[in-house]
Amino acid sequence: MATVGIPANTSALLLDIEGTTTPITFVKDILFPYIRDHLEDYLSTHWEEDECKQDVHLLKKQLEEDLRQNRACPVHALDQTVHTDEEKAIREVVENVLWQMEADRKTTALKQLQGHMWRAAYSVGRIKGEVYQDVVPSIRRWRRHGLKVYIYSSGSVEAQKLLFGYSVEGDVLDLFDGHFDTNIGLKVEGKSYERIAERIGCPPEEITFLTDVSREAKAAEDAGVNVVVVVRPGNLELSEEERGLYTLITSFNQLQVPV
Ligand SMILES: CSCCC(=O)C(=O)COP(=O)(O)O
Ligand SMILES: [Mg+2]
Repeated sequence: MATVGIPANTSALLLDIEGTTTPITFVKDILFPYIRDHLEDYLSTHWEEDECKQDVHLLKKQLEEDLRQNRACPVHALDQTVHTDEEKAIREVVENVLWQMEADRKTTALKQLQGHMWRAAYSVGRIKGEVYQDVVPSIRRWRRHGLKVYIYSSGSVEAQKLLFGYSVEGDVLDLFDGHFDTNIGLKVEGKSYERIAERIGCPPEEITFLTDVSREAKAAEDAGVNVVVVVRPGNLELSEEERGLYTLITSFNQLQVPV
């Protein structure tokens, strides 16, 4: 296994989740189906609660934005004679959420609702957050060498904390110095990485970002952040050109701390 040096000026590592710390299959085959299977029930049960009202409000604002941008949102053709207003409103939210999930959108509105729904599943042990075997020991090693470690995922900060707080390795939230989600901006936009650097309190050049997605890698590089692309089983195949552009690893074990 070839080792790769973490750039010498790195003081903070920024980690993606899906495809980097965690198999894509965990998200696609466990987390997302849980939402699809429980969405309508969840909304019916929690509809009158403040948290759910805020989630629905955010989804509606996102829908308004999507309509302004002429995105192809679902068209509602419900028979109002057999539905109460509440049932109709819930059906519309369900349709919108399923449409967003089908398109694998990373809107804050969608991710916030998903995070709230997963909380129940994690807390009763129905779901455990998967992390690749090399992740926890490598992060502990990096931290022993004084590196800070942060998460940046499209999943909400709450969803991130659930995944690592109820993981297959137990509660490993102590591994991280902080969490970022789409509230700081999209992962495919350079500005997001500039904002993260500002929040962490170090220049972008001192951050090394680990991700599986080349569009995210490019955005981070545009902001001056170092990038290592993580190749895990089941990740989206990189093109020949992309493979040539970035430092690639298949395991965190390969990343050596600068001496
Ligand atoms: C934080 S767990 C949920 C994963 C998720 O919803 C997602 O969109 C993953 O995105 P990532 O930025 O981690 O690739
Ligand atoms: Mg990813």
